[in-house]
Amino acid sequence: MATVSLIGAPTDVGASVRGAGMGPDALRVAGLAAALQAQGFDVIDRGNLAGPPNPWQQPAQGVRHLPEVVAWNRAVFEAVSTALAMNHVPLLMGGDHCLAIGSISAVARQCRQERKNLRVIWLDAHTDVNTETISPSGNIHGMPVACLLGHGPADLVGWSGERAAIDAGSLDFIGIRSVDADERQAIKQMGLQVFDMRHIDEHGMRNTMTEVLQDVDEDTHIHVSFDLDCLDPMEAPGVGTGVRGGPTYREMQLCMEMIADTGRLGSLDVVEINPALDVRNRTAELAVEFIQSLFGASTLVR
Ligand SMILES: NC(=[NH2+])NCCC[C@H](N)C(=O)O
Ligand SMILES: [Mn+2]
Ligand SMILES: [Mn+2]
Repeated sequence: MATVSLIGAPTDVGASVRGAGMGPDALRVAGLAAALQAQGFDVIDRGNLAGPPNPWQQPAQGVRHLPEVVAWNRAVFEAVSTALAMNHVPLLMGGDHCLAIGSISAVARQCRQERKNLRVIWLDAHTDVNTETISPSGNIHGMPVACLLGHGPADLVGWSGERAAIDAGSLDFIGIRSVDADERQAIKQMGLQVFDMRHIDEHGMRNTMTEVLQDVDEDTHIHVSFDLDCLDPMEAPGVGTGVRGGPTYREMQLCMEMIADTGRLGSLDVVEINPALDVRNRTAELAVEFIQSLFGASTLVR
């Protein structure tokens, strides 16, 4: 059985609402390590990374807290690289979604070294493909995908060793229902594969995931970037930028189970849990259940 490395990144510097910095402890309190251990995994909790405080400033040149976002992502990049080098499965506990820049850049670099095909599955209400020139908010948690594709503030691009850590063809979005006006253009221009909520309504989660996973083979490394606001806020109220109309509990769980069936999950981000907005830690507990499914828990097979 694999070893899972839990990496806490307690920050909300990329977000519009404060509180996601408490996410790692909410996941610990919800029993994440014990849940994975019960499934037979070795779990190492690396504790929380260190980084600058949130200065809570207005955007400058289209971005908010750029130096702080760079510093946190540098720590994440190092920690994820270290875990991968030891052949562990890194599980990044955010923190807000800006942290995917460091996490996925590290994964992309490792995959290139090992000649693996990286597939990124982005579970989110949002596409997070804004840049400093088009973002309506300046919040960097709305920009990680753009940065990973090679667009965005220079300080946040090129971390994997190539300008673009990933290409459009290796990225699938699931659960999308909130896209800003200029983001829509970007999606078109870059040719991104977006399975929005309408697609899931019309085709169902099963067909959607069959399509997403069709070309996964033994050389594929799947990275899941799980923003808890992907879920309907009725299920997951503890998020800063919730949007109604998301997948149900069962739809989300089927998505996780189908990814697990490939046996190719190699790394994971769990981000945007905001305990300050949650109800009795429900969102973190929900996250733990989905993580268990993603790591292979199922009703009838042990
Ligand atoms: N990771 C997230 N929750 N992102 C929300 C982004 C919201 C909005 N599109 C923005 O760029 O400001
Ligand atoms: Mn989101
Ligand atoms: Mn997101």
